[in-house]
Amino acid sequence: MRISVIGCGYLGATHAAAMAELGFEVLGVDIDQAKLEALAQGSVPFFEPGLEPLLKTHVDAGRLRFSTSLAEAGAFADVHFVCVNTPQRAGSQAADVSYVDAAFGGLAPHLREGAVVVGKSTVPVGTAARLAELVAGLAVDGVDVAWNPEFLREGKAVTDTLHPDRLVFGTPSARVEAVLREVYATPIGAGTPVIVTDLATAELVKVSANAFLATKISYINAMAEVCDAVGADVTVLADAIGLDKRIGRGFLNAGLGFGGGCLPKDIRAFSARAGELGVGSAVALLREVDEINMRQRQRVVDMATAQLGGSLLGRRVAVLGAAFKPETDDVRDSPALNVAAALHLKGAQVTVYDPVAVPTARRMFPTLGYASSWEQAATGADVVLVLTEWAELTTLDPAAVGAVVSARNLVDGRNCLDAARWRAGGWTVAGIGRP
Ligand SMILES: NC(=O)c1ccc[n+]([C@@H]2O[C@H](COP(=O)([O-])OP(=O)(O)OC[C@H]3O[C@@H](n4cnc5c(N)ncnc54)[C@H](O)[C@@H]3O)[C@@H](O)[C@H]2O)c1
Ligand SMILES: O=c1ccn([C@@H]2O[C@H](COP(=O)(O)OP(=O)(O)O[C@H]3O[C@H](CO)[C@@H](O)[C@H](O)[C@H]3O)[C@@H](O)[C@H]2O)c(=O)[nH]1
Repeated sequence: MRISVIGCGYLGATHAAAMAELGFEVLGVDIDQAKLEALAQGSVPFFEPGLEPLLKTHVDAGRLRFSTSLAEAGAFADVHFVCVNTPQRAGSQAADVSYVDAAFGGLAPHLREGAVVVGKSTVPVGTAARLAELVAGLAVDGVDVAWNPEFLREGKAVTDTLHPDRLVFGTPSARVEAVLREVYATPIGAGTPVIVTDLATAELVKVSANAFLATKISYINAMAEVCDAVGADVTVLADAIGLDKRIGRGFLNAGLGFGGGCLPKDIRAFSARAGELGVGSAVALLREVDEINMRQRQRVVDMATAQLGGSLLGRRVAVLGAAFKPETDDVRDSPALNVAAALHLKGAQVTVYDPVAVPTARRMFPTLGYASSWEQAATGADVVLVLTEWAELTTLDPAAVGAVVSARNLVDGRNCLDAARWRAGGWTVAGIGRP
């Protein structure tokens, strides 16, 4: 069996390398020539731990190739995974599905009889059925569309792809289910549970899982706001409620909230789609989840402002962390950068440091200052904000940082530092939901 992967970004590049690792011959297709050139040389054009060695092994072995041609993909493969982007539509909460439409529509005329086109992108429910009709109108007979949503996390993409918690197959027939079982024979053999269902349920599993994760984060951030009102500690509260097996401790870290290329846009797209379906009120809570989340960013800006006596004009601010979470250089909807930009707009001289995300951050916010080390960013700072919990930042020595700053003001935007230790070092520390 030969496989093509259409769209070679964070998801697609990982999926292509993982499919080669599972033993298939793989062709990756993208419209971004520069990205393809890097991938074809075994180089990953973004930071994802463990991906580059995997990719390089299979590129060097000739099992994994890249192309810009959907015609080549159609002629080459039996199974095609579509991994193109579905960003938030400009000026709207809804998802932009134009890239998915272009990929399915462009591939369909080139498909061989018996081919299966498997959507992995996160889409509004109903998209797969619409695309199945589109493909049926453009392709030879005997071609099918399936949906196999992806649950990988950036920073853990390789492990999550090769060892997923579960596989979800939205399939129109037993034939397509058998094809997907053959593709994933290795993880299934290792015990990965498989849920076989219809297209709409498969699409919904993905968005409802992300909506649930987002809700958990906003719930704990709401509790953090209450903790702040009474001087209670949200981290202790999270540990205590998390010990209840029905609740679980995962995704209960209060702080700056969720960002990235998935949770924010996915809950908005889900709300928009539910509205179109006439069931908007069923997911009305997601609007509140979004609002609580965005409020945390403003709370952190307010904390830094308060530490400097109410005005940021001309003050020097060190922002440590730019990626939306550690172990990635992804800055899409990054809470850290959002805060940095807001402080800059209030007149502060902001210098940002991140262990890997400075180049991606600079592309998105070219007007901010950037540093190549935490020391450089913190030198002369009136306040230091730790906004992404990279190990390099959570293990900072309060005395070492104290030696270079102008004033010992600290905002711990991820509740990732030992506040008592920093206070003992003469620092004024503000955290989210912590006394
Ligand atoms: N990033 C993740 O962790 C993750 C995890 C699960 C699901 N998803 C979903 O997967 C999809 C892709 O996300 P991503 O983060 O990889 O996006 P991305 O922007 O990193 O990658 C998308 C790629 O698709 C390419 N592309 C666009 N149109 C194309 C076309 N017509 N033909 C060929 N290539 C095309 C782009 O050039 C880009 O390289 C989204 O729907 C996202 O919600 C992402
Ligand atoms: O307790 C927590 C856990 C996470 N976050 C934040 O939530 C965001 C998202 O984190 P995470 O879910 O780990 O990152 P993603 O790589 O965006 O992964 C999510 O989005 C992907 C794309 O849809 C899905 O495949 C994954 O299952 C889903 O976890 C980040 O900004 C984190 O800082 C918190 O604030 N508190």
